[in-house]
Amino acid sequence: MKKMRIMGGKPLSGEVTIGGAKNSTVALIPAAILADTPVTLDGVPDIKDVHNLMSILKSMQVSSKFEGDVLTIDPTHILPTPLPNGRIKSLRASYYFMGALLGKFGEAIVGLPGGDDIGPRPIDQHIKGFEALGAQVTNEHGAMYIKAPDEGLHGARIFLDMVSVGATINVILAAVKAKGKTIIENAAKEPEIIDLATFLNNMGANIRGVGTDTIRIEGVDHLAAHNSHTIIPDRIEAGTYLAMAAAAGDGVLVKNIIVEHLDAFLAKMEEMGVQLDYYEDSIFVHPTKSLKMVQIKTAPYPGFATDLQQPITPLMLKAKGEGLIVDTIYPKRVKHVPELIRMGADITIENDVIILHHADQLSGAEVSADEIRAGACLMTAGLMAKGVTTIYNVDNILRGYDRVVSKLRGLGAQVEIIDDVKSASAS
Ligand SMILES: CC(=O)N[C@H]1[C@@H](OP(=O)(O)OP(=O)(O)OC[C@H]2O[C@@H](n3ccc(=O)[nH]c3=O)[C@H](O)[C@@H]2O)O[C@H](CO)[C@@H](O)[C@@H]1O
Ligand SMILES: C=C(OP(=O)(O)O)C(=O)O
Repeated sequence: MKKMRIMGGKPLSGEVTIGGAKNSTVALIPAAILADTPVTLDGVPDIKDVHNLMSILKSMQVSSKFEGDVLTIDPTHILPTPLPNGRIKSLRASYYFMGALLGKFGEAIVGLPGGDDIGPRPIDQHIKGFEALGAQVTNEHGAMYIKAPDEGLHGARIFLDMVSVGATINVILAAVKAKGKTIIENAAKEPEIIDLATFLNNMGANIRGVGTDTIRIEGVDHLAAHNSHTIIPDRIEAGTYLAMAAAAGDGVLVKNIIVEHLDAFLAKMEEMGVQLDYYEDSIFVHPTKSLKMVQIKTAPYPGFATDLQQPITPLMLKAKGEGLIVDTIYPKRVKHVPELIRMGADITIENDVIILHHADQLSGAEVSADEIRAGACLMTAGLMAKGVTTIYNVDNILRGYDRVVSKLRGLGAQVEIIDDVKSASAS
C-alpha cells in the first residue's frame, strides 16, 4: 500500500487540467464489448479503475491498449467468460459487465462488485431491470448468474424504485440489443449516462430521452464504432480542484470543465462567497478572504453530488459559524470525519447530519483515505494544514484521480507518494 505525504501551508497557484470522467469511463469500457468492431476512447483518465477494467477485459480475450489518454479496445475475439472473482472485486463499476455480457451473449456470471465502502450499496434495481427484460437471476456464493431466455431478451417497461446511476446504465447495456422497446422510468440523469448513450448511439444504438427521467431504447442487432469517442470531463475531479483552490489557493485556473455539470456545486461555492471567473470551459478561483458557512444536502443529479460533499468539507472549515451536511444518498458516508478531527477540525455527527464549525488552523497528522472522496478531502485538508500530513491507503485516491501527484505539483504543492517499502515515487 502506498501513502501520500503533503507538506501543507504553501498556497496553490497556476492551472490544472481536468481529465475524462471516471464514472463515464468505467461504464464505457464494459460497454465497448457490445461492439462488433474495435473501439477508441479519447480523454481517458489514468486511474487504477481503468487498469483494473483492462485486466478484466484481458481475461475475456479482449485486447486493449492505453497510450497517452487514448484507450483502444478490440472486442472482436471476445469469449463469453465467467467473472465470479478476482479484479471484479477491485471496483464498483465491474457490475456493468453484468448488463454488457447479458446484452452481448444472453448470459453473464459476474461476482458482486467492490468499490468504496460508503454504506450499503444494494443492486436490487439492476436485478429488477434484468428480470423485466426476461432474464433469470440467481446469486450463488457471491456471484450473480444471469441468463436470458432461449429466444433472447425482450424490451420491457421498468420503473426504478429509486434513482440509480448504476441500475440505469446496466439496464441500458442489457436492453440496447434486446428485441423491441424498453422504457426506463425514474431513470438517473447524470451527465455520464448521457455520455454512455452518445457512445452507443454513435455505434448504431437507438436510445432516446437520456438526461430526462424517461429513457426509451429500441433494440438493434449490431453496434459498430466509426469514430473515436471523447469522454466528458470529470465533474467530480473538477469540483475537487475548485474547492481545493478556494481552500488553499492563491489564484488557480481549473481547465476542461463543462460548467453546467457543476451548477449545484458552483451555486454553493458562490453562496459561501468564493469569487469565480467563468470562461467557456474553465473557471478561475480567486483567493478567498471571509467565507459564509452553508448547509448542503446531497441529491441525485442535478442536485449537489454526494461525491462532492467530502471534497468541499475542508473549504467549509474555513467559514465562520455552524455548517451542516446531509448526504441523502449515502447517509453513512463520513469516513473523512474522524481523520479531520485528528487534524484539529471541530465536527460532530448527529443522526447522520454532519455538523461543522470553523477551524482556525488545521495541523498535519497521519490519516487514512478509507474511500476515494474521503481521500480527496484529506488532500485538501493536508494542503491547508500546518506541517506534514501523511495519507495512508492512497490507492483509494489513485483509483479515481488522474495523475494526481503531477497535477498537485503543477500547482506548486509539495506532495509525494511513497511506497510503504521505502522507495519514493510519483505518479
Ligand atoms: C461508478 C459510478 O458511477 N459510481 C457513482 C454511482 O454509484 P452507484 O451507481 O453505485 O450509485 P446509485 O446511483 O446506484 O445509488 C444511489 C442510491 O440508490 C441506492 N440503490 C442503488 C441501486 C440499487 O439497486 N438499489 C439501491 O438501493 C444506493 O444504495 C444509493 O443510496 O452513483 C453514486 C451516486 O451518485 C456515486 O456516488 C458514484 O460515484
Ligand atoms: C463512490 C464512488 O465511486 P464508486 O462508485 O466507483 O465506488 C465515487 O467516485 O465517489
